[in-house]
Amino acid sequence: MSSNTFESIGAAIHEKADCIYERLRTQINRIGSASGPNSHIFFVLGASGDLAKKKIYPTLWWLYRDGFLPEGTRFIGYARSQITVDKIFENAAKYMKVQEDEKETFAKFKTLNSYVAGSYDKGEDFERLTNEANHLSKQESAHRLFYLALPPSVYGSVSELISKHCRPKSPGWLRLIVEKPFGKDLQSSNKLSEHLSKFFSEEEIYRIDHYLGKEMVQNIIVLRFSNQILSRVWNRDSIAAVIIIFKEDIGTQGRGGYFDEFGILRDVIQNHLMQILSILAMEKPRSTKGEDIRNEKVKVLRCVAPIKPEDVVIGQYYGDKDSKDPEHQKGYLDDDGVPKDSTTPTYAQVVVSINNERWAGVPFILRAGKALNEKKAEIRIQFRDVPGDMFDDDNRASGESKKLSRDELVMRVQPNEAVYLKLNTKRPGEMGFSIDETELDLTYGERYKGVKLPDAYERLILDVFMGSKINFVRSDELEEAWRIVDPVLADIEKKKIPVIPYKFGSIGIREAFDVAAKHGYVFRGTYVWKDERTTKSEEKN
Ligand SMILES: NC(=O)C1=CN([C@@H]2O[C@H](COP(=O)(O)OP(=O)(O)OC[C@H]3O[C@@H](n4cnc5c(N)ncnc54)[C@H](OP(=O)(O)O)[C@@H]3O)[C@@H](O)[C@H]2O)C=CC1
Ligand SMILES: O=C1O[C@H](COP(=O)(O)O)[C@@H](O)[C@H](O)[C@H]1O
Repeated sequence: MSSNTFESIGAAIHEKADCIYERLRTQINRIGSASGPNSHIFFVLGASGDLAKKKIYPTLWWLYRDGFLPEGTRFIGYARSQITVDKIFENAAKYMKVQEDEKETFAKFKTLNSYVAGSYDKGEDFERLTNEANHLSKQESAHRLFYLALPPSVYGSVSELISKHCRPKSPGWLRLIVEKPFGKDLQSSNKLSEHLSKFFSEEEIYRIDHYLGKEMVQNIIVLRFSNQILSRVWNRDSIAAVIIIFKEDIGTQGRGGYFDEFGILRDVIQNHLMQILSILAMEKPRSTKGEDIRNEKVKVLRCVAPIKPEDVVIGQYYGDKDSKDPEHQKGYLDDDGVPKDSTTPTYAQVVVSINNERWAGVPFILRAGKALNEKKAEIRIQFRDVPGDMFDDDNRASGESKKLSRDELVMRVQPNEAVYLKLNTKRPGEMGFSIDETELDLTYGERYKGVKLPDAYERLILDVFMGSKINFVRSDELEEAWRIVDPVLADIEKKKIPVIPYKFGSIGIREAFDVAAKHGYVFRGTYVWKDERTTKSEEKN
């Protein structure tokens, strides 16, 4: 295809994206104008905190700037600290990335914000919050969205007080956005769900899992169910193994106090990776409606067998004393708030089996780790070996005695979103049938040049305004996800599973790769394990 053709496709895609944004804006504004100006109030509880400054305020600004919020939406921060809107904006400035030509719009956005200081357990403080909301919007029936950017320890009292003191008058609605972690295990999660259900209908609760807002995670449904070529092979007959990988090249970076109570299984696997698994493995939903999709996700999670201890590998990183980067020299135990004898895993791999007709016998390997050699999240669908490899002799003739490589479909969630299919082709220009492993490559940065991919939080907060629950976690999904990891968590707690040390910056843990191989996943990278398991590697996988 000529570069001109590519450019015109690019322009068409861009136009289409603009069109979609325009439609969204119209839709949003229709919601807004249906109930008049100043009809929505967005509350940030925990406005003084880390999530508020890094994600929530920047996201609200971007949505406002791009015209996605209903007209006249007001924003109220709430926390115990005696701070001001100026202080909140100063803290968030680094993340908001306001451009020179946006300054005027930004100033307008700021005037729509206010802040109330109060406790998390006193009714009168929440009364004051409501008074401020009524005063700002000049109508007691404005719709109210509450974002709980708070430690889980106060979810209980805060949610109760919101329900008792901050409900809008009819016809205004209330939506409560709850951040993870939703509990620490099945029991505490059920307790939290029970508590919330006393004060809110399921309709009102939005349990956020920001991975559901990522472009490539949302693309799984389209790839799976709009391509005959994929839907035909999406089963145990064709697929040998599935691996979902989450890697970070940073440690806990001062969040060790929080992390130590949870560990990587609760922080990433029970939620983000389990959500991806359920979308990858579910049956075709009846429609794209949120409830139909969530029904199928729960159904497949119900077929997941308890994870066996021998299919679990966990580890904890230690500092790389030879690294030039001072951050890499620090191990997990050096992080603030982490007890010196902590055995909390910062790396984990579990192998999940799904006992149903489509997937019996196919391992789903979920692997997550902090302080590794790169930041990456991806899904690899590995297809079965070609039966009766007739090319063997030809490969040998060209001096490359090896098995035919398996086909693999890779969805790279981040960074640099991509979908590529690894397959074998004839090595161009050579005589005979020598094989080249290559890719059909849909790298978004190349194919969709200039198309803006919104941040996950932008999509999800917008979903809440629109009342769409497709990308939020329902209580029964949550319960199933906890049921699956609960026995592993108990084994870890009882120290039944060894915690393997790994060096900051390494590719991972050898034992995890061995377990994956035992289950039939063929590692296709070129990394060779050395005697010292933790050698830093340039290898990518
Ligand atoms: N930070 C992040 O990147 C992410 C966070 N999350 C989740 O979002 C929620 C908020 O996280 P984050 O912003 O990091 O949390 P913070 O620790 O920054 O807490 C938010 C605010 O809550 C108040 N607070 C802190 N500790 C306590 C306490 N022990 N008791 C009562 N109030 C307290 C503080 O406000 P004040 O003292 O002013 O009242 C603080 O500013 C958590 O559930 C977290 O798991 C999820 C994904 C990523
Ligand atoms: O929820 C979490 O996710 C982040 C990683 O998010 P990403 O969008 O940057 O991939 C992780 O660092 C954090 O520990 C966890 O709580």
